[in-house]
Amino acid sequence: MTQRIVVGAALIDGGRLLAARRSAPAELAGRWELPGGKVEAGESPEAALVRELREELGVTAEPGERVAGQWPLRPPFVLHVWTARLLPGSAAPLPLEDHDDLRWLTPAQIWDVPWLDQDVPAVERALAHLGRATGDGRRATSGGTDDGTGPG
Ligand SMILES: Nc1nc2c([nH]c(=O)n2[C@H]2C[C@H](O)[C@@H](COP(=O)(O)OP(=O)(O)OP(=O)(O)O)O2)c(=O)[nH]1
Repeated sequence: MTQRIVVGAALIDGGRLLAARRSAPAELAGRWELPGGKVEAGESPEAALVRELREELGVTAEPGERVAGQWPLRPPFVLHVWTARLLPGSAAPLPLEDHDDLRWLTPAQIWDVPWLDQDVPAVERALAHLGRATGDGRRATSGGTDDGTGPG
């Protein structure tokens, strides 16, 4: 069977990772995941990531680096993860679709939510990017009056 890629975003802002609680389907509802979704035919994973984040969270984001690895989901799906960041001027994320709660988690809080089992190894890998993306927890880029805490 041909694998189909589900892209997950390790959306990082101010040294925190965004976790999203699924509202459907019933067997996944209440568990936490990386926002994202299925890559459509003819679409790049990065484009799918940007599209899904816009649809699900109402944000304008850009993909960063691929988080090494791939994690099997219900066949034929396989999870690939990219870091992502909010572009300046983006709205703060809202649970518009597929989710009923969002949380920005510091590294110390990362295991405070019940992630989907299949996401745990991906989140472990994404954690390594948290410090890297934002240095000491402030934005790597200078943002004028931006105090580095970002939305949320
Ligand atoms: N987005 C996302 N989906 C995940 C993760 N872990 C995991 O098992 N999944 C599963 C849930 C779904 O069965 C599938 C992704 O489907 P989705 O419902 O998010 O994708 P989509 O927005 O493209 O959905 P649709 O067009 O089929 O309605 O992968 C994860 O971290 N992020």
